[in-house]
Amino acid sequence: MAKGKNKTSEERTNRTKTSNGHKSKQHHIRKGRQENGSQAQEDGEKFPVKLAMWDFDHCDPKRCSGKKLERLGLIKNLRVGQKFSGIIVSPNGKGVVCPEDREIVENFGSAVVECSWARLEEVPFNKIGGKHERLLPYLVAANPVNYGRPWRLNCVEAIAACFAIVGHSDWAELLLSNFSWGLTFMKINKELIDVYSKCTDSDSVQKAQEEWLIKIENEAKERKELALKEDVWMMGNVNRENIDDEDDDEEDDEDEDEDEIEEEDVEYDNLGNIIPKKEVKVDALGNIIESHGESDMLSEDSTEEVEDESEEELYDKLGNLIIKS
Ligand SMILES: C[S@@+](CC[C@H](N)C(=O)[O-])C[C@H]1O[C@@H](n2cnc3c(N)ncnc32)[C@H](O)[C@@H]1O
Repeated sequence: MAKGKNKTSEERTNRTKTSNGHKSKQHHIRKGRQENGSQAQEDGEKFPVKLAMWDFDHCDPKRCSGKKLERLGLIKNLRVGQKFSGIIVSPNGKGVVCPEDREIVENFGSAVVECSWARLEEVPFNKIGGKHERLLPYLVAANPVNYGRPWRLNCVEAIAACFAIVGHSDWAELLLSNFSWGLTFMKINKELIDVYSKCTDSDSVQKAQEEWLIKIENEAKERKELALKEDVWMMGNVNRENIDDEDDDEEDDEDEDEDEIEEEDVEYDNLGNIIPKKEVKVDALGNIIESHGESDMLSEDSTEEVEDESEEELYDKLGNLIIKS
């Protein structure tokens, strides 16, 4: 089948151009098939306020949240050179989005710059934007590409964050509900969004952000200290085990010593008294050269015994042993 023949006339006429002037990559994906069942289509209504983007076509269309909003017919593409009157959530912003921006958002909507974080220097920021360019305060991404990373939100998260801060969490949720992970963004940032939405101007949001950052830094420190203590506690047990081991070793040694005494150095007399064995040294030929026998090692009591024994042996004048009868 020839290229494009399988497209409906509606699909063909729906082609849009990106800010680069190229045809949007989204047209490689058939419209309708992907978005069936999305809330916007089911409701059959446009978004309560205007949404717009400058799309530099840097991103993979399958992962790009801006492109998806475009496929859903929720966001309008802007050309380079075209300005926007609402709140522009942009890396080029000066102040941060704040509750005082509410009126501008309600009257003129919100826009983003659909580009790659890695290619920001390629974006002609001087030729896009408008009077109300804003940064976002600290918030954490929930999208699959940058999940858990602060500040690096994707386009739909950025617009939703803007809505939520100005007090339109309803719009934020409505927009995010088109993405499977979308409402997670609101959940993980709920506490912070509540804080920001109670502020007034840009400075007060920035101050709230600083306080939050200090708070989470302190909490992280506490967690670290606690983890360290737990580790020490665990190691304490390990040390205890070592000490026990050492004790055991000592006990083992003692056991060995006892064994040595029992098996090697000690003999027992008839009454069960310990008699250390004779220590015998031999020369290279195996001749006995030194003997620390009972006389050296035995107690005084034992020596007396030996003396007693020698008293019993009697010799005549010629030195012959006299055998007792
Ligand atoms: C760099 S693009 C990345 C888009 C991504 N490819 C997607 O799928 O949506 C995200 C845009 O969201 C807005 N944005 C996100 N986080 C922001 C922040 N912390 N401050 C200002 N603008 C932000 C900006 O317009 C930014 O250009």
